[in-house]
Amino acid sequence: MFESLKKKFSGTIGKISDQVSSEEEEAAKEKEEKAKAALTGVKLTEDKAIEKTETSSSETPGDTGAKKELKTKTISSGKDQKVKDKADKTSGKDESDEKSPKGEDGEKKSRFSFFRRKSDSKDEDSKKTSEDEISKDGINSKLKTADSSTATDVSGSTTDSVIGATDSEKSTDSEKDKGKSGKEEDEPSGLFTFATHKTISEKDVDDVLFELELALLEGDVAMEVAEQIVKSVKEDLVGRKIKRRSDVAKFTREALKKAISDILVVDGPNLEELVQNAKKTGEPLKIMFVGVNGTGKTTTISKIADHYVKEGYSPVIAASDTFRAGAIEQISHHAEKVGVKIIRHQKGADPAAVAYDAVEHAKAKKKELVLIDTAGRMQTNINLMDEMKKIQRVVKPDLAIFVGDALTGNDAVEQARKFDDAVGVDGIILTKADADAKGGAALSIGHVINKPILFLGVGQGYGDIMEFHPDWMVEQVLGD
Ligand SMILES: Nc1nc2c(ncn2[C@@H]2O[C@H](COP(=O)(O)OP(=O)(O)OP(=O)(O)O)[C@@H](O)[C@H]2O)c(=O)[nH]1
Repeated sequence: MFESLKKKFSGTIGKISDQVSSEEEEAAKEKEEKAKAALTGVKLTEDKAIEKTETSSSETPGDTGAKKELKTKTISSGKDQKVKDKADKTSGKDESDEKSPKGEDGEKKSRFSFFRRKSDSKDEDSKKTSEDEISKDGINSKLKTADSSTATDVSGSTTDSVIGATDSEKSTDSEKDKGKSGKEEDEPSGLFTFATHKTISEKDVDDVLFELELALLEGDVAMEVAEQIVKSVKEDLVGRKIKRRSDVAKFTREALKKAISDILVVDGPNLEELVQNAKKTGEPLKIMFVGVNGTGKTTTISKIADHYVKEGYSPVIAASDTFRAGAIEQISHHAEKVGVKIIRHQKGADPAAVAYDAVEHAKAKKKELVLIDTAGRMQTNINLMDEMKKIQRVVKPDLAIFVGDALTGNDAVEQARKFDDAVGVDGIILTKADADAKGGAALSIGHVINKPILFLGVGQGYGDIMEFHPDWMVEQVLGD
């Protein structure tokens, strides 16, 4: 029963879990890469620091002060890397420029690649001069940071891309980065991030819920019901904080359960109470069964009669389908089988008169329940719909129950709407649910006409009927 609906929902749960996880994995990967990049930055900083130490130790204060101030920047973090990239753009130098050798010593060259000059030719000269002097004087450079706008090299030219950060800032950045990367080294990536950070976003659910909506529509779920389920699930999930992967499935399942339960729970009459009350008052409960041809009305009335006989009541059946050939014989046969009284007239008689006689019989014999069969009719057949209204006027049934065939899906929902408009339906019995894989009608019908499903027909035997409980259906389609 409802296997297809169950599949759709479990597919949705799986897809949302996958979607959230894959997004998260990507984020974790990106984070990991950033962490690696930061680590590389830290390494460069350390190299630079070593160089700085070496430089300082070989520096002669007098030489340095007199000759030049080389503005340098140690790239120590992702943040600095961004600034560096920006600086590269500004200076018009590309990576290859940076990587090209600028001096005799390879290592020195690569380290000097962090120097920036405003004018390539002028700066190259300046740098050459600087480096020459450095080698001549045995001085590497005076590693000094300064604001780029005021920094000048030895020849007096202004450097425009010296990345402004003080030594203390550099070391702080570097410390931060070390701390950050150190932390990430300690943490398991991916799942840990998932465990601490993930909040479900619209992006995580939109596509999957759109797919679900289409699948529900294909499965004969009424449009308004499909829309409401999707809306409710989305509202429930988006913004939820997720601690672990399994939470996604759990929350999605809960969200679907809530959405479906809200759809299925519809206020309506309590048959059991009404019958008990009829017993107390001696005034029979009159139920009229309506629906189109062949949905299983006759069989269903027999099942209900059998059910209440077993509960200790004495129902009476009114054979008010005087229209269809063989209908009176058919219901008489069932009545005999389940052991209840039937009131019948000949074919073509007034259905309202048959119903009236059945009610009089029930009153006279103190029977609690009158079950009125009616001819199956298309909801579009005005004459037959009017005939049904006549029964209503004459016997004033307490309840009108719509009997619909679950296998007809959306048609059953539309029929219910029309019968509700015509006579005011109080409750629904869905037949052939045993053969219904789609579940569209079961999910939609009560919500669409705002009347509850009271029973499900689940086979051809008299005992094949069950009271309908929304919780049961929710379990059917979303149980583990
Ligand atoms: N599998 C299954 N078959 C059912 C169920 N209810 C009724 N049927 C079958 O559906 C067929 C039609 O049932 P009827 O009770 O004759 O239908 P009806 O609505 O009275 O037909 P009309 O008198 O033309 O209105 C019969 O073969 C029933 O056995 C059910 O819950 N499950």
